[in-house]
Amino acid sequence: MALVEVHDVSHTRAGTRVLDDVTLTLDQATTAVLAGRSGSGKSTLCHLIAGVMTPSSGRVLVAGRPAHPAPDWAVVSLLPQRLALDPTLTVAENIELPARLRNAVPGPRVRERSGSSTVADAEVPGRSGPSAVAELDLRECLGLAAIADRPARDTSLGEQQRTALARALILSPAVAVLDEPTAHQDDEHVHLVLDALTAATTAGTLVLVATHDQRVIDIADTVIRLHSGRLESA
Ligand SMILES: Nc1ncnc2c1ncn2[C@@H]1O[C@H](COP(=O)(O)OP(=O)(O)OP(=O)(O)O)[C@@H](O)[C@H]1O
Repeated sequence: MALVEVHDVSHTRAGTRVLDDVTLTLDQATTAVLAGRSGSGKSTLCHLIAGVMTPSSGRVLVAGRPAHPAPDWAVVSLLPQRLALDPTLTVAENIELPARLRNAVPGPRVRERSGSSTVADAEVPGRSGPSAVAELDLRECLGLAAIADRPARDTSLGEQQRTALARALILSPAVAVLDEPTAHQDDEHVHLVLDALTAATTAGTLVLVATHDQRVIDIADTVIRLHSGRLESA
């Protein structure tokens, strides 16, 4: 089963066509990068795949179902560029939010998913149970353990971005759509983010990253390039 299918998608914003006849398929749990200049349409395509917007024309499917309305974050999660944390909740509470919303809160230490489990044999949409990145505590992996009990509003922008990344990965989704996940990170923390992306892919998530960051492009299995809303190559 294809994890992400974008069929003949065009999208117009404020009278301007920002995506033009985009078609792509991603059918494995790999790290895929959506690259392109500022304004090329990366975030728009991320939002369409994460199901928070609908295209002006064409179809977007995730795990074989329409992407919109946005399904459970165990199917497709989103790290938006503007993060969208709840500033009043702690870092830990923000990370746990997707699990709380589906009444299944994993403990702070997560269990490894059974080795052969993939999206093809899991319940789709909605993977079975609140699994997470194999044997990783996302708080520790992303350098958030020491600030887990602090309100998100009292943390740095880089910490907030890593919190939003952990929130996107906590349910070990079939597809994680990550918009510029290294934008606010220094070199040391970029490596933590790259390790988390690799671990998520290894654990069975298709990680789709919109980025300009060559360090992310360097670890990608697939690079999709957008130029003025059109696909250059897949
Ligand atoms: N809310 C909006 N209303 C109208 N036009 C928008 C809106 N958001 C984005 N656009 C336009 O859509 C086009 C694509 O924007 P998008 O944010 O998808 O690009 P991007 O490749 O993600 O850019 P960046 O790398 O700077 O984040 C741009 O021309 C932008 O000006």
